[in-house]
Amino acid sequence: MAEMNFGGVVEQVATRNEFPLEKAREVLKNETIAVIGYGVQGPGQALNLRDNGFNVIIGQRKGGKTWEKAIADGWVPGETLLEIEEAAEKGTIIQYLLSDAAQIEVWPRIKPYLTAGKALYFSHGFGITYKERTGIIPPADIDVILVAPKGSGTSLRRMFLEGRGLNSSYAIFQDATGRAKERVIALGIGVGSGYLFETDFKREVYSDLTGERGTLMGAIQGILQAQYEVLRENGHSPSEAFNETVEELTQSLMPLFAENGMDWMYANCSTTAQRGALDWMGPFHDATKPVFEKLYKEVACGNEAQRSIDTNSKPDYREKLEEELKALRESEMWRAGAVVRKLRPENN
Ligand SMILES: NC(=O)C1=CN([C@@H]2O[C@H](COP(=O)(O)OP(=O)(O)OC[C@H]3O[C@@H](n4cnc5c(N)ncnc54)[C@H](O)[C@@H]3O)[C@@H](O)[C@H]2O)C=CC1
Ligand SMILES: CC(=O)[C@](C)(O)C(=O)O
Ligand SMILES: [Mg+2]
Ligand SMILES: [Mg+2]
Repeated sequence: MAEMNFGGVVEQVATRNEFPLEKAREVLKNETIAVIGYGVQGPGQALNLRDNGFNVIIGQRKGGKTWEKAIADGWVPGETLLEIEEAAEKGTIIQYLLSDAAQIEVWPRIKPYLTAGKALYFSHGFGITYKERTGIIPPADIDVILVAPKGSGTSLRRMFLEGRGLNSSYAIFQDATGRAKERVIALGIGVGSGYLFETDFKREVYSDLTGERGTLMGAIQGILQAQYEVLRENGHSPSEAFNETVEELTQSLMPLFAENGMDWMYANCSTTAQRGALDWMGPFHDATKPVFEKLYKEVACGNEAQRSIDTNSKPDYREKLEEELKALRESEMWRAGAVVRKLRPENN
């Protein structure tokens, strides 16, 4: 563990320096890692583990698109690609990477295979933290651990292939074997994490649900849409509104503050822009903070989890989601965006 000072607060971080890949392989050399679910995190984590030399099998319901995708990725039916129950039986570590709603439904079929000494691994604190709602209550004689990559499974795989790592949180809910810590860090390194930040299941899920509903996904669309609409209502063309709202942000300014912080991005803009940004960040902060406060409360009381469980357990949830994504895709802002994206040199 390395001690690192984050803006004045000292935290413990696991790194590949004290826990290199060879050590992770040694720790897990007698384990069979069963990755249950092959949606977004499943492929990212399973392929990285396999390329890193671990013993991995996939548990996925037969038929359908994801089963075919697993075959295309080189998993062999009957050998490394199995039905969910069969994989859970063979695995000594069960990586439970079904969607959070599906984890609830499949739980009774997984539980019988969680025999003494095995490890149950999550990439989200959801199932355990909201156990009154999910019914996911693991037996006492297994390890229950978490590695939550802080990004999409798609990025986890891409960054691994680029020789980089995505940062992850890790947590231990239950240590029955005395090996939970070395198991969780070894798995975190194995799935392609760059650095591993210690947390617990509750803090992971509260921060994750807040982040994705907030600045990472919900708030960003809301605020971009609001500015786009105001520009359009005042006679600006779609291309002008899109360029000034989204394209410049993602192509020019976001990479600058990703690289070196907000002050540095500001310093690379005009003094006119800096004056305006410094004056207007306060009003935007004050207008949105109450929304974030309300959001956090909804997460902490379980309402957000319940909404997600209720909607995502419906048989037609995929079709309904697709309709809502289609509405976003077909909004004027994102239709304008599709045309603007085509103009990038890599796309024409
Ligand atoms: N999507 C992501 O990149 C991230 C996901 N997570 C967490 O990782 C876990 C997995 O999430 P995703 O990869 O997004 O899952 P997903 O929504 O892509 O679904 C994963 C798998 O669940 C299977 N599935 C769905 N319903 C089923 C059912 N009723 N019976 C059997 N199988 C079923 C699907 O076939 C698919 O293979 C979740 O806990 C999620 O919160 C954490 C970080 C990022
Ligand atoms: C990609 C990620 O970490 C999210 C946004 O929390 C999720 O997909 O649940
Ligand atoms: Mg997340
Ligand atoms: Mg999430």
